[in-house]
Amino acid sequence: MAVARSAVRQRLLGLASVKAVNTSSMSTFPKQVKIVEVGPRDGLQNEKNIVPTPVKIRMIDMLSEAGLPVIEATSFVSPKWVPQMADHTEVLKGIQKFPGISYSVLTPNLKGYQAAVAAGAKEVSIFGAASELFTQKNINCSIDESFQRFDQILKAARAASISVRGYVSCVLGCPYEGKISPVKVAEVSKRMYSMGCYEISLGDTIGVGTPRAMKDMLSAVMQEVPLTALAVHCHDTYGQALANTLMALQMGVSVVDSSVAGLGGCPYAQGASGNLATEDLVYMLEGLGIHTGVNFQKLLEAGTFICQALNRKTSSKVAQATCKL
Ligand SMILES: CC(C)(COP(=O)([O-])OP(=O)([O-])OC[C@H]1O[C@@H](n2cnc3c(N)ncnc32)[C@H](O)[C@@H]1OP(=O)([O-])[O-])[C@@H](O)C(=O)NCCC(=O)NCCSC(=O)C[C@@](C)(O)CC(=O)[O-]
Repeated sequence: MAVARSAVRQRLLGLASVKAVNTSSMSTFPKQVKIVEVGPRDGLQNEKNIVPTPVKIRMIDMLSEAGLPVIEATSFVSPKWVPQMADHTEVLKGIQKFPGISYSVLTPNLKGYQAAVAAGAKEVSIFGAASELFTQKNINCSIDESFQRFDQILKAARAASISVRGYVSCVLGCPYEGKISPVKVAEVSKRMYSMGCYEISLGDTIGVGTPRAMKDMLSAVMQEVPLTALAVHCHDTYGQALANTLMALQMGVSVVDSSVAGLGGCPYAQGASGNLATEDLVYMLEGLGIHTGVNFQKLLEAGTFICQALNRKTSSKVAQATCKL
């Protein structure tokens, strides 16, 4: 009996010490996290069948009702390259614009930027990569050439008071080059930030990273770009997206990209699967006591809506558990 009691005590002591470790590491978490919802763009750009424009508009309106502060609505890329986004103008003009919500769009070049602004965009995102080969495959130019295009966009945007966000893809691995050095990621991120992007989103495009790799990469990037200007964008190909995001949060990152129902993938990145599901992210953040401002029930409804429209199962574990989809 005494032995059993002592074993229980040992376990309790063990639990107490685990709790102590958790509490100290939690103290580094940001109090509030801004979620950038990329489902309507990253989630739908990869769909085989063209998603009807009214479905995209309803999806975005439902995400707005859920209170996501930034919703990436579409991309002004070449319709020959990404036919799914060919209705960008109709989508951007058709959605309800909720006060306080930013409806950002991707723009690869000046042509896309000008079309986006003509359609009413107030925020655009440029997208580059820390990999030469991926840059070629995705936007048909070298990293240096991509920066010449970005420079044109940044100059025009500055004159028109349009906010510009920057994406760096392949930060934890490239489908064509393999391992990518954190130093290279830091260099490209610094270049984008220095040219005027207010935020740099670091994309694990093919979802190969682990928390250790995330830590190493972020440590390098944080030397060059202020922490407050960094976001993470994790795909879940190897089931690491939530763990990698948690590592980034522990390191003080307070902006996270995610996609409702875990939709996502890049047509020019072999092996890229869905993003971190917004439902799973919100569930974890709320559990950590971190404020998101998102209405969880309405978020679940948006996920259910788009999954039914696409006739697919949600990739969100939380939605699977709560909605029985
Ligand atoms: C960048 C280009 C356009 C270069 O493509 P290009 O073929 O080299 O372009 P070009 O300048 O030689 O022009 C060729 C034709 O495209 C037209 N064109 C040229 N630009 C535009 C435009 N903006 N909008 C509409 N049309 C355009 C242009 O007018 C011309 O038309 P044509 O005379 O043959 O009829 C092309 O490579 C492209 O559109 N790529 C986009 C690829 C893409 O969207 N990938 C997915 C997004 S990135 C991603 O998912 C990763 C991310 C962001 O989520 C983060 C992560 O996970 O890591």
